[in-house]
Amino acid sequence: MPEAALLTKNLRKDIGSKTIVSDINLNIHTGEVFGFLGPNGAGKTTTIRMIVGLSRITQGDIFINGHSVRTAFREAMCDVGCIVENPELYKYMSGLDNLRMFARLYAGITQARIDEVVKLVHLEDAIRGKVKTYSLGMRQRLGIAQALLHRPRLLILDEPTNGLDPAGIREMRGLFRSLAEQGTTVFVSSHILAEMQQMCDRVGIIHHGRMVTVKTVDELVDMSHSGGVQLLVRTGDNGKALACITELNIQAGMEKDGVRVSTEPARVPEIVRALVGAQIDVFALDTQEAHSLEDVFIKLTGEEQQNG
Ligand SMILES: Nc1ncnc2c1ncn2[C@@H]1O[C@H](COP(=O)(O)OP(=O)(O)OP(=O)(O)O)[C@@H](O)[C@H]1O
Repeated sequence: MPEAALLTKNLRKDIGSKTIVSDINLNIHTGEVFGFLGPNGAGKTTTIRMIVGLSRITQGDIFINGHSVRTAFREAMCDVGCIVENPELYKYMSGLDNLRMFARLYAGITQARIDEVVKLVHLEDAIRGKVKTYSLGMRQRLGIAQALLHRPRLLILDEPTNGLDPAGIREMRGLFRSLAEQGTTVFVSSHILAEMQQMCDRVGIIHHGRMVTVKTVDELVDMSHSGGVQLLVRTGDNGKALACITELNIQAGMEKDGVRVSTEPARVPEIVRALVGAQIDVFALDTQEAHSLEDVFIKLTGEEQQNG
């Protein structure tokens, strides 16, 4: 078994008499994009702050590439790049000058390395422009470039897609993929399931300060498929179609645009045959997933996810 890029063991944080997170056990594999998902207030930032040493650990430990954050903090941190909350950027300086200034914090970062990270985050065209002219997505990418300067093996990002439009999220996904392919492990938090599904290999769900589950994105998608499909059937005579479908003991209801049907995928041909047999013209059969990933999340946590 290769060494975990990030391992947390029974991690717990109390603030005053309040337990914010407890029993957090994570095992993040080298080279994967791991999503840390949970509604607002679930404890993601608290966990991340402990991982990067911004907050004291109440109980348990964290190992980064085998080094304990408690007993070997410097060794653990030298391989970590992170953005917690917003990236620290000087708006009135160019992206390049921001990187140059940040590079001085580390020994041995060359202009060639700066050029390399600029290329990695696709900011070549904008890097000489002032940061105040950058879009949110460009600022995030500059922040990531900054976090990558010292070639960390583990990149930790707290809600990097906050406020990004779909194009910005796609860019992030591409960036994480190429980093992971080059062996950088990416640990990224979000409260939006669909984003995690697009960007990650595995997702760990946290709720009320405790881990609910860790699953591959494929497993989550499979769960979302279990339980069947919903169809919207548009026909020449929707009233007749509804009667015909309910006769098959299939759950159906009338909608403005057609008949909504909930069933297992295996029964769809039977529905089509019955409608055709009853001489009802079928114009369209639109399939929708019966259970979205949001539903899976609700199933797993037993509570509605609070978005916002
Ligand atoms: N210093 C603090 N004192 C008391 N409670 C706190 C403190 N910091 C965080 N909390 C509480 O701990 C819980 C977890 O907060 P945290 O910021 O870790 O959640 P989160 O999952 O990152 O959510 P968000 O996406 O909103 O940042 C919240 O209920 C928050 O109010």
